[in-house]
Amino acid sequence: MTADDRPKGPPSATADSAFLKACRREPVPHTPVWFMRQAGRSLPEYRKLREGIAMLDSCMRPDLVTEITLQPVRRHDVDAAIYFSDIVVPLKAIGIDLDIKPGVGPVVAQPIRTRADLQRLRPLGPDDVPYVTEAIGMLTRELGGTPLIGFAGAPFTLASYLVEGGPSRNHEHTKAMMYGDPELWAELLDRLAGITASFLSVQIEAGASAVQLFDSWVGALAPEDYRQRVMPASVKVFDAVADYGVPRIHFGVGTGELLGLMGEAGADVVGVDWRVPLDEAARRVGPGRALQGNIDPAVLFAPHTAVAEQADRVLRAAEGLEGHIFNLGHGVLPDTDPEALTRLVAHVHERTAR
Ligand SMILES: Cc1c2[nH]c(c1CCC(=O)O)Cc1[nH]c(c(CCC(=O)O)c1C)Cc1[nH]c(c(CCC(=O)O)c1C)Cc1[nH]c(c(C)c1CCC(=O)O)C2
Repeated sequence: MTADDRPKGPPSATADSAFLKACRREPVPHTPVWFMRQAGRSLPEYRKLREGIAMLDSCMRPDLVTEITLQPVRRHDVDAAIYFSDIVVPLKAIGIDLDIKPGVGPVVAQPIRTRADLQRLRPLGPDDVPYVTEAIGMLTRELGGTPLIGFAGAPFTLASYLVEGGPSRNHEHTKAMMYGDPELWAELLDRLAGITASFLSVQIEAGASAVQLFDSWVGALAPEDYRQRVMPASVKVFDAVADYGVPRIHFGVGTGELLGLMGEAGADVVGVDWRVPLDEAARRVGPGRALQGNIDPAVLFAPHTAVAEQADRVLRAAEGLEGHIFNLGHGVLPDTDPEALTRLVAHVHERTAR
């Protein structure tokens, strides 16, 4: 078979998975479950593998990426894998001098603050990230029918790291640019949208069967500012990958007031943190989109009976939804007992088996 007659889209076992069905709002055999940050420090097998290897170095090694991505799938029986990487990997790939400091997060050597600084944000192509294509090829072979979710950071969240130079509570420099020099801000976001769109396209072309855009810190914005100053860039990202036909998930934290707009930006699935019950989130998002979420990650530190109770509360709120993917309201906290996650997956599968 030549490349041209190969069937388009994921193989049928993957296409028929509960996860992709829920994304498409089709009936499912059980509610699919995966966890943001399911790979990582909560797993002893991850900590062992990462010993002595810097985070960003591990992201550039297809053998490690493949093994780390598979670890939570083997252990927890989750319904999807998420590609092991980080939101700053495409920025590193185009030559931005940055590092991920343990216990801190991404730190940028020279923050982007002026028009001249923008020149450092050149477009990204597949040749900048050969390890992504290689790792995803290996992964899709290993995963069989389990779908692989690709991901990228959204323009606002990436801009925040670049402009602040690192993690920030108040996003002062970012907002100073957004309000003080709207033209420079718009150009920064537009460049980041191009980089993000290319990075997602590379992942989809290599075999990712869904993508998630993480706009983790966008909840810091009022709806009108989001609509005018950020949403156009996120729309550009979603539009750029629309023709692939893979589900597009859009997630942020503290986004209760933004959920409708985040759906409108072009998402097929809207991720919801734990602050808004899913039935209320569905009213805010409107029809035609699935929802993902939303148990509080800190609940996993309570005994299993309490975790199960909270999971049931999420499932009850999700009863009337067109499509529901069970997840946490944000990433797995590093000190979470992995056994609690395994039991939660089993509980949701059992409760929702149809
Ligand atoms: C904001 C953000 C980042 N990175 C990411 C986001 C968006 C998701 C979110 O809101 O949580 C995305 C991300 N980063 C990582 C993944 C792995 C895939 C998965 O979900 O399993 C994903 C999806 C690996 C990682 N990314 C990082 C780790 C920890 C580093 C390590 O294990 O040494 C992992 C496993 C580092 C990182 N990178 C970032 C932070 C805040 C940190 C944590 C710093 C720390 O507490 O040490 C930036």
